[in-house]
Amino acid sequence: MAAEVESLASSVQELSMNRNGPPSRYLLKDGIGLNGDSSFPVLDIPVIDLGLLASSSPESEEQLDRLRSALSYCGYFQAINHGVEIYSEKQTLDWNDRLYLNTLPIEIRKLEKWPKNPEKFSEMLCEYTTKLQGINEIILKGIAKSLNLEENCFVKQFGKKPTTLARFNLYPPCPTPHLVLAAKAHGDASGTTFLLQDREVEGLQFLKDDQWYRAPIIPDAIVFNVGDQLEIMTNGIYKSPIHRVVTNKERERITAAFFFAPDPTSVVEPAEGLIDENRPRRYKKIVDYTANYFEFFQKGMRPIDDLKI
Ligand SMILES: O=C(O)CCC(=O)C(=O)O
Ligand SMILES: [Fe+2]
Repeated sequence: MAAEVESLASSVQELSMNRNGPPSRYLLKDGIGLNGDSSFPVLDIPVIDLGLLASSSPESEEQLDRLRSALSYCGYFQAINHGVEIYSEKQTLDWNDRLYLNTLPIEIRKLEKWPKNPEKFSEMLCEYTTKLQGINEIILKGIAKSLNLEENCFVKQFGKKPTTLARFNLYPPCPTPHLVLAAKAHGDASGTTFLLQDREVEGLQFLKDDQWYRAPIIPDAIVFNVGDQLEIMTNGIYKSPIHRVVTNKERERITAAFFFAPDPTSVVEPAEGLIDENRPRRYKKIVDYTANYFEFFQKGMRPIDDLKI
């Protein structure tokens, strides 16, 4: 027991040095039903050219069609040509160490607590957030247009002070990948999520029609996915996909996720233009969706299910 309590206080990186494998609090009861990551088929993940999407060229329409069909089909895509330079108690625990940093709004940044090494970390993170913020706006407008809505309708729902949370995920190698998940299945509480995948090590999987699929690595692409709050805003037309991360026996994996969410004081609800007699309102209004997210998550539930009408 003492050893177990002690092990919970360690970082996963430290635990990964132990040859006996992860402590019991990391072990899934039934494993995840695989003998290695490669037993899942590779996902045919749509690719969208953001440069073209934002342009006024004729190709922008084609990208808009792709966006519409990607989001109707699955709720995620890989964004290319985005113009952002990529730098280089009871619950079963996830095999990862995480660093969370609020990057927007600017006044909630705690710069003094951000890592000092590498030296340019804070500068790069601020710059990166600003660039993604621009891309987020392009995508939100594209999504509105893809649903024949006024282009600012989702940007407006994000409110005056939308938030951005950066989460850095370190997934050390795990000696028993069939028993441990690096991140359990979840939908993101965000409005929108941008993920910089590890350049070499796969691990992310999406659930589609009751089957798990591996998300392939496309160098320099950013994985975008719809979060729960955008599912609400689109009245369920675009769904927040369930995803998880599997562990890897040999290799460490590092990713960075950026969660863009509406101002916690803004009302989030299905856009008026997406409600009619054929498609009634499917979700109740909500303010500060993320506030109860982890409470629900720990009970194996999703707050979005509680909002369904
Ligand atoms: O690291 C990954 O591949 C995905 C991480 C993720 O889903 C999350 O942080 O919400
Ligand atoms: Fe996620």
